[in-house]
Amino acid sequence: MELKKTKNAILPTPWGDFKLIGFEEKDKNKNHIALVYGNIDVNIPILSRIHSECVTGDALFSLRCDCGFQLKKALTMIANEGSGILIYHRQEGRNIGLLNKIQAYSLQDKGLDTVEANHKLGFSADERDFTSCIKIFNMLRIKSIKLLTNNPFKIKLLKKNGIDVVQRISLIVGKNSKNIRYLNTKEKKMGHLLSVKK
Ligand SMILES: Nc1nc2c(ncn2[C@@H]2O[C@H](COP(=O)(O)OP(=O)(O)OP(=O)(O)O)[C@@H](O)[C@H]2O)c(=O)[nH]1
Ligand SMILES: [Zn+2]
Repeated sequence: MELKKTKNAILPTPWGDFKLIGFEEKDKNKNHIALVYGNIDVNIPILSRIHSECVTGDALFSLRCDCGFQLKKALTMIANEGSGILIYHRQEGRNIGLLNKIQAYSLQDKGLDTVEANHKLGFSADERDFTSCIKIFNMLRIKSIKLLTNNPFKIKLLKKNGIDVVQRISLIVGKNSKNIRYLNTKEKKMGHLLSVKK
């Protein structure tokens, strides 16, 4: 997969000014964004987050998931750290796309859980491919990271692909009555570490 980097631009946020870098997957007509804060010293582990696109949670204030809360918290933590990176990984709905995610939500409204709904639509529970994220780390010469995540699969995958995850930092935030079932399913069926604080 060929990944092309754009020029940098400044993204001012309530937490400070991030450097915005776009990446284009030429063959798939897909793009991703990296938000970089401060000066990255590649000789020390970088506070990092891979955040998968969730238009409903990140932009539309949905309480069905924890994404919007995690996004805010991650940007806050990175700014407080003084440096770090958030990769905004544009694989909406665990890569089934927004319209399929709405279908999956509709099935969940009828009683299926998030995994069963994906299966019913003919998808696996998680269709994401993190190759572009690994390439982004490589292109920015980031080899060693502290990863903000509750998903042990991400750590395994990054390690397998040469990124040294020296620490997992949990990102448990945004639990509410509307997403409790979803979070329980992520824990029970998808192996997310949601009961243990760091
Ligand atoms: N297909 C589908 N995707 C969902 C659903 N709810 C949230 N998502 C997507 O799930 C992705 C986020 O994945 P999560 O499981 O929250 O978290 P993760 O990235 O695996 O792990 P963390 O690093 O801990 O956040 C985003 O792309 C969301 O759009 C759902 O019910 N069905
Ligand atoms: Zn979400």
